Amino acid sequence: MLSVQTDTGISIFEGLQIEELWHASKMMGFPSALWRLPHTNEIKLLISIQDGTRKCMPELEKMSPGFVISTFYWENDQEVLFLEGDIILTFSEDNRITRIENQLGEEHPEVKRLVQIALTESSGQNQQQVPASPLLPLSDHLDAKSRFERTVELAVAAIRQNQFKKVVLSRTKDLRYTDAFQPAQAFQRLVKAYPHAFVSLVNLPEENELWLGASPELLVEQMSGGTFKTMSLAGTQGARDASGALIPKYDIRWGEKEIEEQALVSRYIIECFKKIRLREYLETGPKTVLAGNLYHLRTVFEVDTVALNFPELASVMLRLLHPTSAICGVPKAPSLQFINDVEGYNRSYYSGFLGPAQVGGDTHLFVNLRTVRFKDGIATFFAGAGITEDSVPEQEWFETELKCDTLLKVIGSSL
Ligand SMILES: C=C(O[C@@H]1C=C(C(=O)O)C=C[C@H]1O)C(=O)O
Repeated sequence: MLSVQTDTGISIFEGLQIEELWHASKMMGFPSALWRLPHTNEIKLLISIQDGTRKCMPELEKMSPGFVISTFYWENDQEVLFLEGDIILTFSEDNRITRIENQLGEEHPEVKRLVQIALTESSGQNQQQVPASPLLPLSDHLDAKSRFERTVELAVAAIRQNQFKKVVLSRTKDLRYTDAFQPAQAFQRLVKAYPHAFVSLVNLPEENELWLGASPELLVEQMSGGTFKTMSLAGTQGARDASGALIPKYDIRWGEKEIEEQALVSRYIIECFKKIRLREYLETGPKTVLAGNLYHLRTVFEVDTVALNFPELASVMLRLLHPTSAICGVPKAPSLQFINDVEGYNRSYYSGFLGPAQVGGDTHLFVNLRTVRFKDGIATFFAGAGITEDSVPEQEWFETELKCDTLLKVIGSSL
């Protein structure tokens, strides 16, 4: 167990909890990020005190510790948003601080004020009760359904005319939330519900937005020991039967459509490796994996960047991979153009990428899926589905409903 003592004795952060610090940081207008990596039980809270959100080129191996977030539309020569890791706190599962990385020192006036506000929170002065409220979709459900199904029909027609092979179409679902909604508590609930996911909550004060998500899809990972990883994740089935019981993994059978859809993503990743003449990678899968209330097909690709003397592989692959055919389409250019033409809304950070860079020497960027944006009293859920020649519009709609449910089922009652 790591000590939380500083050179001068017990840290001023001692005894504070995630919710109190999150709320204090939000009140002070500091960009911040909370996350929990898949299959781990540590939660990290990063607070960016000095510069607000900056922009930088994602040269991952050269960056200082921080948190990266990018929109779906990202040209390779563009900068992405970066939250500098002025303070990075590690919490155990039971909400105790186990590690403090503070670049500014405990005497820094902003750090002291942050802690002061968090202490006020902890004494219960600002605690609010979360009332149960009915969930009322803001947009007309039937209208949204027929609009989405129409875009799927258009995509199937375009695929039959050989404009492209696959396109991922998405849509949004808006709900109201009240001031009593506690995002850090919702984050904690997702952490408990989805041990396999990358659970994150990001506060972007300049945009007046919060993004909460539980992503199943790794885009690039670079560990300090040299291992690089990426994955192809596609093909979707509900994981529960009519009575709500989890269907065992070994009972799951995949159709031709899903197998082909996922194989297209794997092939796309291999094409990216080929572009840089990288032949030494380990490919594992496809395997059936659980992601919340869904099953997907997943293949993992691993590279030993030390053996290949290729320390910048993650940055190179990020540029080549994004947007992958798991969230855009095949071939990339015409499917991206199609999304632009027919989707009819701005994806913003949905299906972009996000995650810690160089925190403890490791970088983990995930595709921003199973995500919700909180802004001006409206919670916007985002979900998409891969469309191929064999797609049935109504089934694709239900797939997006199931994907929205990943978050709604866990946090819906507290909105
Ligand atoms: C587009 C989403 O998910 C992606 C699309 C999938 C599919 O089409 O089957 C499966 C997993 C993800 O790669 C989403 O969750 O919004």
